[in-house]
Amino acid sequence: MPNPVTATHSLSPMLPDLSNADLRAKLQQRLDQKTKPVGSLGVLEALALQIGLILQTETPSLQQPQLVVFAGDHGLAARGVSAYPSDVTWQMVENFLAGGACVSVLARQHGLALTVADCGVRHDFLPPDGPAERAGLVVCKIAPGTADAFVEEAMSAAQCAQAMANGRALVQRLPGNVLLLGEMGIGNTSAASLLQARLTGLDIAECTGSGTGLDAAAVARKAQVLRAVLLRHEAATTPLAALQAFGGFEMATMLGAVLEAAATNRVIVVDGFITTAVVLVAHRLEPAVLQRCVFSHRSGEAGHAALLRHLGVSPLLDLGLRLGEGSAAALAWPLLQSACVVLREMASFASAGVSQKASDTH
Ligand SMILES: O=C(O)c1ccc[n+]([C@@H]2O[C@H](COP(=O)([O-])O)[C@@H](O)[C@H]2O)c1
Ligand SMILES: Cc1cc2nc[nH]c2cc1C
Repeated sequence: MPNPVTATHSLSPMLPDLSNADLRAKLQQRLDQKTKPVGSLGVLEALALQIGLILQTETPSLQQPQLVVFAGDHGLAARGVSAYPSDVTWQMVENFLAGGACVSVLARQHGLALTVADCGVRHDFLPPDGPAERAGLVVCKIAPGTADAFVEEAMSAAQCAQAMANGRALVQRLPGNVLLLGEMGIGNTSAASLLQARLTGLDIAECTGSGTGLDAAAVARKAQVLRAVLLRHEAATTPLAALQAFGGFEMATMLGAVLEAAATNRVIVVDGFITTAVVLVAHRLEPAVLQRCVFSHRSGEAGHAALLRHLGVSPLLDLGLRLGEGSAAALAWPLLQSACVVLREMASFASAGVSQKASDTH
């Protein structure tokens, strides 16, 4: 029987490389001709160039931005690896839907459409006696929480494949050309740390942090638990085997969404530690995914800085946030808009009649 995970995703990368030298040169020239000293908009210029390449135009415009919070529970959470109980996952989903969470208010502030995907929360958001659907909620639940990775694989190959397919289908239904990533899942910093350690070779102690707020002693115990989990799944060395062994349903669904967003030339705005761990898996499957990703921030979660370094990427913000749920992606959003507006609307030296740098006119 074919392995359902590998069967739904070709292991040979399919995504075209974005290094279109001609468009890159045109974008760079356009930026250099704007009425400003060359390079003076720093990182914003690099961002404008990247978005132009992703959207394949010299005048990029971001349309109908979609922030999706992928939610799921983790069996490993029963091992005391989080400062909060698993019930917080469903309670926060209700908070997202009610509009009171941080990501809800930031999405509202910035005009981002917010969708919560129940990928595997231990709660029924659509009970049989209630409404058949709820605004802002997509139910693509694989199971009520993953299995405990301390004793078995977090998910089966079939569950992992189904979650990835759900993520792809979800993005196919979304309008617009930008996907902003968010997640919610008590215990999911453990899953992200395990993926980081296994796929980068870093020691688990360097990948383990306080998550929702463990103290130093509890972080040390968390690292011990995670070390045992790594040993238990010593054979899980490929990206998808590692995801199956350690990941959450929200992470597998997000992986499918990221691959689909990349395949449909959308800009992907990455949030914090957990979303970056998913991008690490996506990058291993399709290296060119990375060119489509904008990294919103460096999370305060231990491990994130090393993970970003491993991927060779620089985030836009460094505000000491460690909330997740898409909060940093939402905060970075106006920078992406500004990068586009600079490319589209700023006058050039010629159009505004401003003199160029002396050396450029000789
Ligand atoms: O994204 C981050 O950088 C981040 C860092 C620390 C915590 N979180 C959030 O906190 C939850 C996971 O933390 P924990 O301690 O339960 O593993 C999950 O809901 C994440 O959204 C997120
Ligand atoms: C309250 C709370 C809110 C969150 N949002 C994302 N992860 C979270 C974890 C907790 C504990």
